Amino acid sequence: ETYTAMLSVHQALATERDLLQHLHTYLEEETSRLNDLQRFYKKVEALHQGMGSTLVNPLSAFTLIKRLHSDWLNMIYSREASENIQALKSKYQRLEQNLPAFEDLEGAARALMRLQDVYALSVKELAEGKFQRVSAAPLSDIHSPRRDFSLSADDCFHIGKVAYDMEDYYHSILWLEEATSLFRVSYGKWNTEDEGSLEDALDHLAFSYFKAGNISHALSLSQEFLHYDPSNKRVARNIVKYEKLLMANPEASEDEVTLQRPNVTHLETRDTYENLCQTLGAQPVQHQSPQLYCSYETNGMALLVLQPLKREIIHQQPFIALYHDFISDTEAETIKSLAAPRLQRSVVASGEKQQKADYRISKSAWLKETVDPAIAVLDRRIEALSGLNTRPPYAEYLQVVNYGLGGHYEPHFDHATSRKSPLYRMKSGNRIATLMLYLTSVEAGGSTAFIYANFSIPVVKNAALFWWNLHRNGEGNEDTLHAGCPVLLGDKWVANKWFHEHGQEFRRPCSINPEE
Ligand SMILES: O=C(O)CCC(=O)C(=O)O
Ligand SMILES: [Fe+2]
Repeated sequence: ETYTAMLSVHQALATERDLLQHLHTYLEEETSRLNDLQRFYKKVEALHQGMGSTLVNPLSAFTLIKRLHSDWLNMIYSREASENIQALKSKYQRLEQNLPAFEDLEGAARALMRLQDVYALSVKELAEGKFQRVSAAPLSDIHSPRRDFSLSADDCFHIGKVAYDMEDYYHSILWLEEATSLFRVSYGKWNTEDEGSLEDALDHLAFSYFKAGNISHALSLSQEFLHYDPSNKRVARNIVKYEKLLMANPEASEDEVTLQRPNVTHLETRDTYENLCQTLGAQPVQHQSPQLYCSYETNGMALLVLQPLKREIIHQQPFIALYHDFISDTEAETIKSLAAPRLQRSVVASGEKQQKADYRISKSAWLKETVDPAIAVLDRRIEALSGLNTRPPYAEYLQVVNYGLGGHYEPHFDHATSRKSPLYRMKSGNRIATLMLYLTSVEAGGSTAFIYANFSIPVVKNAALFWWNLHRNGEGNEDTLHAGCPVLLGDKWVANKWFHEHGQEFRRPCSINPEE
């Protein structure tokens, strides 16, 4: 899978660099072949200048006969062209296993639709490479990338087609509208690499409108289609059908059908979640609370005396604190490079099993303490921060996560909410607390949002976020529902340390007070 981790996207770039190199070689070889053809052409052409008089020369007559007998044959039947293209094709085939599959294209297209939805981005602006909100007037830039990057008509067509094939006509309409208007501008200019055309876009767009209940749009787009391709019987039949429908129900042409975003059932908290993501971790401070402050902490630990923790209390109930500069740049790099070769598509608990899910788009790797001394050193520091036991099975190995294209983790609990959860396989109870390290910074998006606690934190490189998932009585704290917002721009890496209940009995004593 290419789209589920930025690291894999980087690897895809290397594959394309190889392809570029192969195409370059091919072009050089073909150019030299064409140059040779030119040379032959010019040579014979020059001989033809004043040929009538030179033919009396038997040498010249001989070469004419030789040319017509074999030189032309050799030129025209030269196998060089096919050898060149064959070499290019076999180099391509050797790379084929590294090429993204259709599910990658689909995943990448859905990532763009996700960014469009969560950050309320305008498709038109997005296609022009601008990240701008749809409704806020005047359009406010969420982010201006350093380099302009725009999408072609065919790019938009592909995205629309992915939505269309999923019967998601809300997105197919928006993207195919964009594709159609771009194709109209460039009509008549066909690129070999393109798959779609104005006709294809009109056809899919008309059907999308029909499915969305907008018959008059479906009709006018089909009429436009027929203008370009008058012999298409299927579209001609559709036109008759749409006309009949409109005749039977004339009001239908008046109705402006408002498009609804498809309902994703697991996102009951969608509005809050998206709002928290959109504010990019910068909510207006509602009240200056004296309980939220910054301090240096040593927790009475010798390890922290020379370098105390820089703690920022973000929230009191549930208690959530951000520890700035908890790791160094070098440590972050070490953790990433240890994880890189071990990354696998992230899974989520589903019943008694673990499986892939669209609501978590990332790859992750588990790093044991024994993998590298740096991990053991980090574990000691994590122990000093939390006062908790990090030895397995009282804590899980470090889980390193690299988000993919529009990578996210929709609202979830880190602790198990059912006794059947695979989290109990370690036989050390539920996940009592989480420590999450931000290993990179991102250019935009990717905040960590706490839905019920109603705040989000931007990605702060090298910082560690700590919170208790369980109350002291062992019950899950519902207010810890949280999410990793989609990454809008950048490469987000985090690492999770999950502590379990067992082994912490003396470090975090139980209480029967449900408030604690
Ligand atoms: O990436 C984030 O901001 C949140 C990650 C998270 O919640 C998790 O991995 O469990
Ligand atoms: Fe989480």
